[in-house]
Amino acid sequence: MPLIIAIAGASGSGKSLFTENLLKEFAQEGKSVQVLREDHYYRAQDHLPMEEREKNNYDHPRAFEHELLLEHLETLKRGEAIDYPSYCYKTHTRMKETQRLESAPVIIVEGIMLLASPELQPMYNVKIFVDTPLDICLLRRIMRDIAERGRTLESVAKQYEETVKPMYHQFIAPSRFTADVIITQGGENHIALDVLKSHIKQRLL
Ligand SMILES: Nc1ncnc2c1ncn2[C@@H]1O[C@H](COP(=O)(O)OP(=O)(O)O)[C@@H](O)[C@H]1O
Ligand SMILES: O=c1ccn([C@@H]2O[C@H](COP(=O)(O)O)[C@@H](O)[C@H]2O)c(=O)[nH]1
Repeated sequence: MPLIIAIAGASGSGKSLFTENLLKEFAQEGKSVQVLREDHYYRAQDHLPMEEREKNNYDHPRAFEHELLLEHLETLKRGEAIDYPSYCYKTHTRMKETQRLESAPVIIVEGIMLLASPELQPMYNVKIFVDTPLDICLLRRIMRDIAERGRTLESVAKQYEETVKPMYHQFIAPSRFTADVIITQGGENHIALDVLKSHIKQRLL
């Protein structure tokens, strides 16, 4: 049965980079791994005007269609394929295209609310929390959101004050206590990558 690894942490903590690096480690050994991003499960908002979408709280567990994510994890665990959704941060809604994604011996799922949602917890075999100081996360987020997500400095700052920071303290920070492993130094922690790789290899034997 596939092993499901959840990687959670604040926005900008280094989850995606850590996931990419873990993926590279497995690719070098010819191991098949699939990655799911919780962000792809943000709810569709085609029915809302743009001003409404811009005001939404994207840092609350309700913003995600966790029911669909749970169904997809169960399907992958049975060894079956899913139709993986996609999401656009610039228009704040789901895209029409889905991607057929086959199951694999290792499934990595990465996102901010993964450990804060009790209904998803039983699906995970390994729970990881990337723990990075919030000031560093904010600096990274400012740079990334302006460069890649069509945002202005003012909009990033406003959203951070109104939702990102308070929701972090309400949902994400407490969820770190449910983790099996807490990773410091973000996506480039090579010792953590090595330890995790050995653990996963052992469990796959
Ligand atoms: N340890 C690190 N050192 C330097 N830059 C990092 C580190 N971890 C992540 N980054 C960079 O910070 C930004 C946000 O990281 P990312 O992995 O996308 O965060 P998340 O997925 O948690 O939102 C990216 O540009 C990434 O390359
Ligand atoms: O339409 C959207 C959807 C999400 N966000 C923000 O994205 C982050 C989560 O993504 P990371 O890759 O983990 O940073 C979350 O904090 C949301 O605020 C958005 O701004 N707009």
